[in-house]
Amino acid sequence: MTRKLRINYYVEHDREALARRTAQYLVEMAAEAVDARGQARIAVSGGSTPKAAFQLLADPHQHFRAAMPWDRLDLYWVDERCVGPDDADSNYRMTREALLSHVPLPPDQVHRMEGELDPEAAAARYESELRNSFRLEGAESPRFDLVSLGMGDDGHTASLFPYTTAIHEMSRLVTANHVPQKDTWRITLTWPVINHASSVFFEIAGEDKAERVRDVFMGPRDPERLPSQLIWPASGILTLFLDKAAAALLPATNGEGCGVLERER
Ligand SMILES: O=C(O)[C@H](O)[C@@H](O)[C@H](O)[C@H](O)COP(=O)(O)O
Repeated sequence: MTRKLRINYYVEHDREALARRTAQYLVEMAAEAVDARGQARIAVSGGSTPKAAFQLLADPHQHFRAAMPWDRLDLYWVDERCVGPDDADSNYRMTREALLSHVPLPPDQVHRMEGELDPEAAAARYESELRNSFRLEGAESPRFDLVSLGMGDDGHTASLFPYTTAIHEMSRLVTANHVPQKDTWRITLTWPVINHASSVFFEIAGEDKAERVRDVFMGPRDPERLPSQLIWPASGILTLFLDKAAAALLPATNGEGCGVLERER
């Protein structure tokens, strides 16, 4: 991990603008990866925040859909709930309904986490999927071109929840995680895999998260309590896209604009 981390944050005045900014970034980073390497491998999060950006990507009346290099995109998930693909809680289902059912992304380029399996089996299967699709050898880690993250109001990201075992998993690529706070099991990429990505960004919406955003990105390090602090990309750069969730960040941006935070380990 680099000693210094530069956090570039961009504040949008509402959720629609935040979704547009996120959709634009997904398209730009995918196109950049395809230009550079002929392929874009992106891992997306679930929850509710990403849905609006996915819908913009799928909207034939928007420019995003035509600009995305679907034929060269491989889509992965950062995490999944341990439910089936048609379950209302499934991140895959949310993505299928908001995006996949409306765009020409070839099915064999959609790498779903099999939440319907036993948690350990699902984690092992996804680890194999990563090893095969990235053609990894030995102890190699997959390098995603882009990882998109959200953050819960408890400071979790992916399915790395406070005081859970997945926080300490550093050797596996994918792990099952029991989340007592929600009395559920999750499958998640481990934080070293996320940090190995070429680019990592958070999309965080809602003024109710503003204090937690400040705690995570400006407060003292306490990754057990604030697992989003585990995200420290090897590139030394982290991007945040926020709406009013930025309200407690300094330097203040007066509701729009951008700022920079420097963190040191
Ligand atoms: O499976 C999930 O729920 C996500 O991957 C999770 O990490 C999400 O990003 C945060 O919980 C924020 O969720 P919201 O976007 O719903 O606030």
